[in-house]
Amino acid sequence: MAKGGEMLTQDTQQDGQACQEVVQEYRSATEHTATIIDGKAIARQVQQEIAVKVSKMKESVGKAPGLAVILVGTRKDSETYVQIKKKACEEVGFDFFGVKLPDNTTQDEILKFVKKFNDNPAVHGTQVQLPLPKHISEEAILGAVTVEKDVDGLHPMNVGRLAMQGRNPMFMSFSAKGCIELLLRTGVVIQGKHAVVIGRSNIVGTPGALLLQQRNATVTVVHSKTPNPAEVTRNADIVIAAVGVPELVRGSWLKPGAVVLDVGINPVEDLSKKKGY
Ligand SMILES: NC(=O)C1=CN([C@@H]2O[C@H](COP(=O)(O)OP(=O)(O)OC[C@H]3O[C@@H](n4cnc5c(N)ncnc54)[C@H](OP(=O)(O)O)[C@@H]3O)[C@@H](O)[C@H]2O)C=CC1
Ligand SMILES: Nc1nc(=O)c2c([nH]1)NC[C@@H]1CN(c3ccc(C(=O)N[C@@H](CCC(=O)O)C(=O)O)cc3)C=[N+]21
Repeated sequence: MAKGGEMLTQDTQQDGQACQEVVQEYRSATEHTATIIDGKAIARQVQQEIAVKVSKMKESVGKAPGLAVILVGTRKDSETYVQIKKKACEEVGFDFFGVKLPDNTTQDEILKFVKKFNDNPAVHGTQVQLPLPKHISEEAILGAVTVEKDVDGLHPMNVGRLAMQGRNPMFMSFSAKGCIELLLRTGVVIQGKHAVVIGRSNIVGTPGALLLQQRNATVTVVHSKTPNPAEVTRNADIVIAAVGVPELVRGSWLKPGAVVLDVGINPVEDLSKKKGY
């Protein structure tokens, strides 16, 4: 984590660890104590809890939850993420339905698969892997996933419910929910704290900010047009960095004692690593 006396956050994902690290008790650029939270261990714990529930469900109703994932195109990172989801499903006992379509698939063709999964009672959640090829309307595709199967929480109805007081969404972004879970399972108090979320995407930043607000944090969202991101972030007790820019958040951006979650997955060249990044 610490390089040349500075704590970095956006590069903590270079090994591809999702929402993996929390750093606490940062004291100064030269002298500091940081507690790193083992996100992978927490993820394993959550998976074990889900596996127990799934096995009980199979015993009682003879069915398991089913996840469908639609992948369009050949992006390496997207293929990796779909593989990770497939493996995770196997590990917890979910049924997995994967569809892989070529880059030049038409929007109507993708919609047919979305509808097929909407109508399939063995599928309880459908994800359309993003980004989609340029000729496809993301809005049209995401809006076609029935709200009851919108496991990514990207349907406007679920986003709207998340944003409104007292309206429970059926699903919400798992990346944003994962951040809250990491904070809760680490014993971090959210209520009354000042949280800064860097990034405002539909998938992480915006739902992350809404969830922190729901848990009574005072939330500031920093984005690419924020003129003084370092100054704003320095006021934060909790920082969630969800930006596609490596090494954006520097040690000097952080208040001593701040809790930092890094959601970004941004490869940074490192020839000492086996993968080269
Ligand atoms: N671990 C996980 O589960 C997930 C990880 N990710 C990773 O998280 C990162 C962000 O992904 P995603 O949210 O989809 O990305 P987007 O590109 O959709 O959004 C990035 C956000 O960061 C903001 N931003 C960009 N540059 C700066 C800057 N210099 N200063 C402040 N804010 C900036 C953008 O601002 P503006 O709105 O003004 O353009 C935007 O809101 C990526 O590395 C991605 O790979 C993504 C999804 C899930
Ligand atoms: N419809 C849709 N929903 C998404 O949620 C979505 C998406 N599209 N498109 C892309 C982003 C990115 N994202 C990741 C989630 C987990 C890991 C993850 O678990 N990564 C592994 C390692 C990955 C690697 O080896 O590179 C880990 O942290 O252990 C990565 C990336 C979800 N996204």
